[in-house]
Amino acid sequence: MSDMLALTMGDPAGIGPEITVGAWRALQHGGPSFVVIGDPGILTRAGGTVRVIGDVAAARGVFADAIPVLSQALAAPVTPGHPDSANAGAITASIARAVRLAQADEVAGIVTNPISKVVLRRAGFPHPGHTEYLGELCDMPGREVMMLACPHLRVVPVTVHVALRRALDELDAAAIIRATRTTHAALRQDFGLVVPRIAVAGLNPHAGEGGTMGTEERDIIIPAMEVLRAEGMDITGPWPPDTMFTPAARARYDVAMCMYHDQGLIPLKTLDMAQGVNVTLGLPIIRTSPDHGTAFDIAGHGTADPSSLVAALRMAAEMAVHRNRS
Ligand SMILES: NC(=O)C1=CN([C@@H]2O[C@H](COP(=O)(O)OP(=O)(O)OC[C@H]3O[C@@H](n4cnc5c(N)ncnc54)[C@H](O)[C@@H]3O)[C@@H](O)[C@H]2O)C=CC1
Ligand SMILES: NCC(=O)COP(=O)(O)O
Repeated sequence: MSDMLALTMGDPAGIGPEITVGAWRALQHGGPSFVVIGDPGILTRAGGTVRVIGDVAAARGVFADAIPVLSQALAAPVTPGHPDSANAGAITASIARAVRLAQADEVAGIVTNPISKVVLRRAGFPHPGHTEYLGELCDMPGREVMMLACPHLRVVPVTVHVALRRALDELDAAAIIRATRTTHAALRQDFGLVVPRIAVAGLNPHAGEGGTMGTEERDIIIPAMEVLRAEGMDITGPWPPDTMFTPAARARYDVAMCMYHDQGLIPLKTLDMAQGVNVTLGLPIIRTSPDHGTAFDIAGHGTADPSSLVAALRMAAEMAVHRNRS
């Protein structure tokens, strides 16, 4: 089994190229090792020492001296900070190629550089983000689950890349049960937690305050929790969302199931954006990414922090070890 990781190019006009070079400098002597699927010229322009290789097997002998690259040609020239939808095909092809390498066990997992959802959408890409695209590439659309993790917190949004109004309509007991079952299994298989402690957030202020500030806790969340508890899970809540992320509260759980995207991602990114990692759970392959986006506002300035990408590479490697053991 390979321990090499595949790193996708992300949007080449974002900070992906420079954080890739920064991550390689941080890891070239200690690993984990990775092979980039992208345009070699963009990495060279970002200051990287690059070697184009023909297959993953060649990457091992290269990584200490240069960034190994499986070349993926771009359709249009790149100006940092100015994305071009003409490159959407190359960006998504890089993701699909990484997935195929993981499915063939040529790499232990994939790590994705940030993409811009709107840039891809303008080119007709039908998915809201990597998470949903990966579900489709792995032939299990709708079964993927997003988790963000940093050393102090893990959060799983039950509803993900949808408008807040639509998230409220989509939130039902089945969605909570599905996301929690996947999270529970993944924390055991990929993170080595034997009995994951799961905290469930309420939706409304004060978790509904006994039904006086909303009834979703009573009608949706508690019934879902009863099903999950009957399956043997260590599950508590629904907790008032405004106090469940304090240090004392966080010490009592391993993961917070959140009812919508920003309920979980705001506390996580505020606590530790540099070490935050985005993980897709429930897939047959391992996938992580930095928690941040393309950062077009600073692309090419040389100021982008590669820490989150380094953390994502390390987490993917650790997950692969756990998954092999289990
Ligand atoms: N996994 C992915 O592919 C993700 C993609 N995105 C996409 O990224 C695009 C931009 O999203 P934003 O909301 O602006 O978030 P963003 O994370 O790209 O940027 C937010 C702020 O943080 C700064 N920042 C981000 N990463 C940084 C780093 N490594 N070092 C230093 N500063 C950094 C940026 O300069 C900006 O001021 C959107 O199109 C969004 O869809 C956002 C999150 C994840
Ligand atoms: N806010 C998290 C995020 O946008 C992650 O998106 P993706 O990994 O699904 O592309």
